[in-house]
Amino acid sequence: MSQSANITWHDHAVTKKERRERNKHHSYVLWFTGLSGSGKSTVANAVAKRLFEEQTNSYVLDGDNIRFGINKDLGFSDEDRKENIRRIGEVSKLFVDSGQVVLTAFISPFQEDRDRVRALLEDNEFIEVYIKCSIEACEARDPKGLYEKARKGIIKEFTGISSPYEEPAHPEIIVDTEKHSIEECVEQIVQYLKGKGYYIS
Ligand SMILES: Nc1ncnc2c1ncn2[C@@H]1O[C@H](COP(=O)(O)OS(=O)(=O)O)[C@@H](OP(=O)(O)O)[C@H]1O
Ligand SMILES: Nc1ncnc2c1ncn2[C@@H]1O[C@H](COP(=O)(O)OP(=O)(O)O)[C@@H](O)[C@H]1O
Repeated sequence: MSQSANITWHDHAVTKKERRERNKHHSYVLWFTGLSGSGKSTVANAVAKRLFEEQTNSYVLDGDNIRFGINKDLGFSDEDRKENIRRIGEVSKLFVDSGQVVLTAFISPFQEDRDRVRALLEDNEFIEVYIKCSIEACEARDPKGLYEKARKGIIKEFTGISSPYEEPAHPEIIVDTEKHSIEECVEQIVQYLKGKGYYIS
């Protein structure tokens, strides 16, 4: 429910359909979810590079451009994570409307929040990608040293340790970064996109 009264939705002079036709590709969200260190950013950026090389207009949303900017007022309580994902969902919808592919790399630990973003979009505009990696493997990687700090209690409410992570119930794609190389993970996603007609090169 909006807090603002007397607001009017403006239709755009250029439609989403026209933007897609100009771009020569569909616009949609590749929503990566998984534990910290599972490989969301690595795989999302590698897929974005591949799309860029294939003339697809895409953009990666991750902590760097969201938690340092639009969401810098939010922390890691369940409520703040929910609001984080809600705002990212709304921003993603704008990207889709602008005719671009958006790749989001957030833990997004709650099924309900991911489903709410799905519901904002049309059926063929949301692809949930579960970046699967066990907590043991993520902790062994510990690329930012955060698991060590979480185990020592220096970081509170850390996903997988002191805050929950709900595995996706119905993801379109499951990518296992323990079993497959980065290149294989990218190829799996590209093959999915090609198979479903998302990928036009
Ligand atoms: N308490 C706690 N729990 C989890 N993660 C933490 C925490 N504190 C800081 N970080 C760092 O913030 C990144 C997760 O932010 P997200 O916006 O993706 O989280 S969420 O979707 O709102 O749950 C996460 O980035 P990734 O490692 O890329 O997942 C961490 O680097
Ligand atoms: N198959 C793989 N896919 C993605 N990352 C991998 C893979 N194998 C090893 N890694 C490593 O795991 C780490 C994942 O870190 P990152 O992409 O920042 O994860 P996240 O964004 O989920 O926190 C990186 O150091 C990356 O090189």
